[in-house]
Amino acid sequence: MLRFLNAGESHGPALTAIVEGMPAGVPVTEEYINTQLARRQMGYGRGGRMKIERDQVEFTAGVRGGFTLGTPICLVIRNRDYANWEKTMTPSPSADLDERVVTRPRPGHADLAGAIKYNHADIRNVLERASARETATRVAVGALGRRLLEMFGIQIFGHVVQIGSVRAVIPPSYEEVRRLAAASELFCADPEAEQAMKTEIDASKEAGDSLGGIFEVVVTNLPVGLGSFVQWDRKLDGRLAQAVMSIQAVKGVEIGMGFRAATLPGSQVHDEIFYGSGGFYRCTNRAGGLEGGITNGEPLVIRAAMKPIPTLYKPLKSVDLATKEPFAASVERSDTCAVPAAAVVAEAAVAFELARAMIEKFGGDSLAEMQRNYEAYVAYVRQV
Ligand SMILES: Cc1cc2nc3c(=O)[nH]c(=O)nc-3n(C[C@H](O)[C@H](O)[C@H](O)COP(=O)(O)O)c2cc1C
Ligand SMILES: C=C(O[C@@H]1CC(C(=O)O)=C[C@@H](OP(=O)(O)O)[C@H]1O)C(=O)O
Repeated sequence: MLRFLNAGESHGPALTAIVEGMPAGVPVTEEYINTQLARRQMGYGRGGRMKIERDQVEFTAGVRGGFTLGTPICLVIRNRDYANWEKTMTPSPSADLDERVVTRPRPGHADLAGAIKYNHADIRNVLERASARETATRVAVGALGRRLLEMFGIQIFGHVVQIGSVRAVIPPSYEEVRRLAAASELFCADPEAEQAMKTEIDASKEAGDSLGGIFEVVVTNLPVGLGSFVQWDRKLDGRLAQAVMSIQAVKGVEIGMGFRAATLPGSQVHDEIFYGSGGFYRCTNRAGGLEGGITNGEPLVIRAAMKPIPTLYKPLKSVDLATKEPFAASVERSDTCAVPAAAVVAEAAVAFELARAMIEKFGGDSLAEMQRNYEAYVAYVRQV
């Protein structure tokens, strides 16, 4: 089974991930992963931290000569900002609570609930790990999944649909969406909306506020039959929703038509089935490529809502953990909007989950074995 764990504090020395269950023989380089890491660092509206970091991965196990070995893969990404935080991150064990200790919980972050749960007097012990800095490793791990999917012609891309009140008009062809989003600073396929989004981000920053939005991930060329209806935890829609919902600040996930399906009659929601020389086909994809927790051969379409960033320059009311006095928070730095970055993280999360589903379906300790199984299955599907 493909799985991963990651570790690392936002301002610690490094982030680490261990991936197990990747077949042997998948061609992958650090450069390939670095391209994805760089995409996560792009986007308009991010704060000072992204000017410091230049995320680069280092393989310390599991990859040799440009190919996976079938053994656990260890990935390391160093935090450049650690140099500025070393003192804060390595306090003397005997130190009393001093001014470097964080006691002011931010509404909307893990600060208060995390400090209570883990019995921490210093909120830094919570925020370091709750931070979305961790998503750098998720993108690295997801890039391994993406590479495996590429070996089967499966393509994955994300794009920003909405930021704050500005909604993009999305072109009908996925190829066009992909092309326009790739050329956009905000990964948005509507150049006019992109301008308005930037203006809204600027205004939000000016006002000391923050913005959320909606992004979409699309996956094309998936085979029919990934996931299963037979058990709740094997349903691919549920697994993908968990993967995307676990991204910091994501508050809603939809597949295909999503919430809108609840407002329409069945005749306007379900995708009718046809049969031609190429086999079974649909003329619509309102289901977003999944029926009964199984891929149905149509493009997978998954959308998520991200709430606005919790750390605000405009102070929100909160209460000091130590003194119980109310205060209005002051902030040194924060992102104003991170929806484009979250879209890249979601691509990675979806890629990893789909790579898991592919390995489950086609098995194999090596890519060659997996490809043989895949070809045999595709031949079977063709003659159904
Ligand atoms: C790419 C990305 C960047 C983020 N940047 C910030 C940030 O600069 N400041 C902040 O307070 N929250 C930021 N967040 C959101 C918090 O990490 C998130 O709201 C927090 O961990 C609480 O989790 P929850 O919102 O899922 O409840 C970011 C999230 C993502 C995905
Ligand atoms: C470091 C990243 O995102 C961080 C996520 C984050 C948060 O609270 O989630 C807070 C900010 O960190 P800092 O407090 O160091 O400025 C973001 O920059 C990253 O995406 O690599």
